[in-house]
Amino acid sequence: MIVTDDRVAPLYLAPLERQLADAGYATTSVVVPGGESSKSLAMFEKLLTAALEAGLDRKSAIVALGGGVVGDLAGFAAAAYMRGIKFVQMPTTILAHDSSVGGKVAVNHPLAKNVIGAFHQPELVLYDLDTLKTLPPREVRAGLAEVIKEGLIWDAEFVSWCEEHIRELLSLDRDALGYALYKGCGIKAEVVSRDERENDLRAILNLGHTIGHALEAVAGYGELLHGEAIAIGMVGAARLGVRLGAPQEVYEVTKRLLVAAGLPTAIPSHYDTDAIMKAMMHDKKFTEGTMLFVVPTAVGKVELNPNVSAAMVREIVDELKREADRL
Ligand SMILES: NC(=O)c1ccc[n+]([C@@H]2O[C@H](COP(=O)([O-])OP(=O)(O)OC[C@H]3O[C@@H](n4cnc5c(N)ncnc54)[C@H](O)[C@@H]3O)[C@@H](O)[C@H]2O)c1
Ligand SMILES: O=C(O)C(=O)C[C@@H](O)[C@H](O)[C@H](O)COP(=O)(O)O
Ligand SMILES: [Zn+2]
Repeated sequence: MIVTDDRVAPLYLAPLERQLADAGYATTSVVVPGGESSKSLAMFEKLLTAALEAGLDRKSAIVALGGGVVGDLAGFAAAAYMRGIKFVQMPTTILAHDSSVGGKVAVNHPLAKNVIGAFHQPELVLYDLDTLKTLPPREVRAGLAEVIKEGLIWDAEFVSWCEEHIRELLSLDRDALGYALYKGCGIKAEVVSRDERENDLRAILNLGHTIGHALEAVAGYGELLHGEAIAIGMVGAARLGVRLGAPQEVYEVTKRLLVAAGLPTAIPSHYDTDAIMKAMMHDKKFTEGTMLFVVPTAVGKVELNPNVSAAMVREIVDELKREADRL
């Protein structure tokens, strides 16, 4: 069963269906509305109904053709249907280099992002860079936020490379994009292979997400794109890092690179600080009253810090809102 969305379907569904038919596979396709609001329990149920109606059995597979929304949603359906069937990721966004690798699949709850989900690894990730040519520019920029994140958590040299090649990346230069996605997938795979179930190390992939996920929930899913929200969150984390002793350079490099990528770096000032703080309490890194915050310590290095108080984060949120007023 191929799952895709209504913006990707007119572009890439028919050729995939044709090729699978030529290869001898019987397929059925489900098209969901594009955008974050499709990562819902209602849409999850719709996929399970379609799977039952089409007669999928334990030897069937679900193929996710699209961005992270389709990947997370279809992957969660594959994890749950008959207690788990095979699953293939065919990412069509830059951001989905991150979501297609690593096996985290989920839908959102109105109160919090990704809180209903599973770990379910794909059998295969098939990334056709040609599909990226049709991405709207805003989605290109949002996707680059997670590419930059991979560098900021793991590889200072890759951060410098991104700074030097940001124009090529924004204009979808094939060589630059191919290299960036190869590096991004490589860093993601390296981290996940060391800690698949997020007992410790994997949480570093959450740089910028504590604030970012709260912003997505408060804005209303889809208003602020995931990459945009985590760009703001990464600037917040860099500010926190400097306050905790990291060199000022960490903040400067993070902000400069995200600005160069055309991403937002401040919180819209009309967002309610109390609501952001409340949404943050649903972060999965919050256990037994302790928040593990991903804090940069140098360019290309982060730590999981258990001593970041809600009061400190609140100050950062307010600073990021004042930044928006200055822009
Ligand atoms: N599971 C994970 O590890 C993980 C990692 C990162 C992000 N995510 C999740 O991924 C989601 C964001 O993914 P996304 O940014 O890919 O968003 P998305 O799936 O909503 O895709 C972005 C938009 O681009 C359109 N689109 C997709 N491919 C296209 C193409 N080739 N040409 C033209 N339009 C195209 C889509 O229809 C959509 O409107 C969030 O829900 C986030 O939480 C998950
Ligand atoms: O794969 C991971 O682990 C990540 O943290 C990657 C993130 O980019 C991604 O947005 C992920 O879905 C967030 O994980 P969550 O557990 O906070 O929902
Ligand atoms: Zn993310």
